[in-house]
Amino acid sequence: MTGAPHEECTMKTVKDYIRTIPDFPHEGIMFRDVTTLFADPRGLRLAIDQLLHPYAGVQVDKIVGLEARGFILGGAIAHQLGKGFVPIRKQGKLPGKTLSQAYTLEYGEAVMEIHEDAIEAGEKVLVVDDLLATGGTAVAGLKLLERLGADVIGCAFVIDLPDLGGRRVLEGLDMPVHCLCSYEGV
Ligand SMILES: O=P(O)(O)OC[C@H]1O[C@H](OP(=O)(O)OP(=O)(O)O)[C@H](O)[C@@H]1O
Ligand SMILES: Nc1ncnc2[nH]cnc12
Repeated sequence: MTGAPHEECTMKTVKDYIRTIPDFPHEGIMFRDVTTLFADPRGLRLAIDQLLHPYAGVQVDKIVGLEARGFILGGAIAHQLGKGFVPIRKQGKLPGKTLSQAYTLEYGEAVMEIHEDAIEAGEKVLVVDDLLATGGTAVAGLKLLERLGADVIGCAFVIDLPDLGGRRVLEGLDMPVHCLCSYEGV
């Protein structure tokens, strides 16, 4: 490589496909927007391949996706592994009998729900979402899965915001965490 413009490296990373929108949904929040990653076929494939990488050869029975962007990633991963997909949704969206769990996140409070018959005790599940910030969403999901007796083998995210501490919280629960990229600051 001589550094000449025509020799520019074209290998993009997952992070290269993510855009940042300042002050969304509130002033001071740097919103890490994965719609640009999902919209690009190479970006989407790269993200799915990299999310799956640590789980090659590992037994997984179901993929659990956290609303909303975890549904897109989790659905693609479940399809790739030939496994079923289970959604954890915001309150009031699931039609069957549910378990509920309240939680706080970077910019608010909410309640997550899962169908009580979605997972059998002892099933091995992988939890997927686009982004780990405070960890409130993921911990709420883990509490729901624990109540169902699921065996959670790990949590996979595209983005980690380390300054918000979610990774430390999950690792403090002895939960293996896999993230593809991170953004310092908030
Ligand atoms: O680690 P936390 O502090 O809990 O934050 C992470 C969560 O926040 C975002 O979702 P959001 O709650 O904005 O909901 P949406 O995906 O339905 O828009 C993101 O997709 C994660 O699910
Ligand atoms: N900064 C952020 N960007 C995108 N989604 C988020 N969820 C919580 N914090 C977020």
